[in-house]
Amino acid sequence: MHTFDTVFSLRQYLTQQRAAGQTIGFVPTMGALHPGHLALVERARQECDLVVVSIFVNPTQFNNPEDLAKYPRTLEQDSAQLESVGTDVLFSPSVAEMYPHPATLRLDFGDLETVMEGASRPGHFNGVGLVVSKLFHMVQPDRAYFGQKDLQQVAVIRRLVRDLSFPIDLIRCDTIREADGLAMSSRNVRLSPDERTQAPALFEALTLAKTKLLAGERPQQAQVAVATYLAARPAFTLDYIEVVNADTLQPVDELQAPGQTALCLAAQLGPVRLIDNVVF
Ligand SMILES: Nc1ncnc2c1ncn2[C@@H]1O[C@H](COP(=O)(O)OP(=O)(O)OP(=O)(O)O)[C@@H](O)[C@H]1O
Ligand SMILES: CC(C)(CO)[C@@H](O)C(=O)[O-]
Ligand code: BAL
Repeated sequence: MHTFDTVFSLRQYLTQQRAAGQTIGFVPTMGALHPGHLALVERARQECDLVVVSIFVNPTQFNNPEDLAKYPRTLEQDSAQLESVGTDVLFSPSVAEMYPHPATLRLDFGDLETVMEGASRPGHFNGVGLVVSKLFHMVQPDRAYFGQKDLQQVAVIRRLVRDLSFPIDLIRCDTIREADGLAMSSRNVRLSPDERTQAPALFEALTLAKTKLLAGERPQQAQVAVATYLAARPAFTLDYIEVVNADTLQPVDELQAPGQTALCLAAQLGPVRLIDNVVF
């Protein structure tokens, strides 16, 4: 595996590979890797000649300074894991390398950022859009891989690709879960043992609400069911539970076509804000 920490060295290497006809698959991450990330890498490995992974904890997408300061950083272990699944290139730049000048560009994702994560984390998707645009310019991949766990992020990147005409195929990959249903997330390591025991209630609540919707109940009833389920577990503070169209992320008041309804939630559990969703 080649590891680069400067844009110049990354570009130099990838230019040669592209000239030799290699297709490039790209997996952007913030590190602290787990099997959810590795599933994205493995999918890219199957579909592309060269697999590039970036690890960069992007300050411009954090609206909470403590969340940024406490974000887990485990570069050495990450590097070993990436090597073990056949990654070709690891790009792990410093903040100064990525942002030699403070970025002033503002991106507007319209409707997509007035709901859910966009509403709860002001400026978050501007930061994501900015760093992903920069990474796309640096890597120039043929395909880029994102996890369904961050469903709204997938929709934002899809719009970025469309509006800025990036010639990149976006691939949305399924959410990888722990055996008890908890969606894998780098932030899970910050849960106490007791919080970790309670954490699967999020997926349980989503599964319950999905069953209700499929049985003909209204979205509002499904939302109440999730709120009630979590209210019985005082460790959680529910931020939102929304029933939305899986592509537009806008709230809906009825079940959509198969594969087009998404139930999305965010909740605080101890020091960690967790998100999860199901699409059906
Ligand atoms: N459990 C998962 N299953 C599938 N993809 C995932 C999973 N967790 C993260 N990803 C995807 O991996 C990519 C990098 O995500 P990121 O580095 O932010 O990890 P994370 O575990 O989501 O961390 P956190 O939620 O703490 O920010 C994103 O496309 C994200 O959607
Ligand atoms: C896409 C991303 C790497 C941009 O910093 C981040 O938002 C993430 O890890 O999902
Ligand atoms: N996984 C999305 C990145 C973030 O939470 O900032």
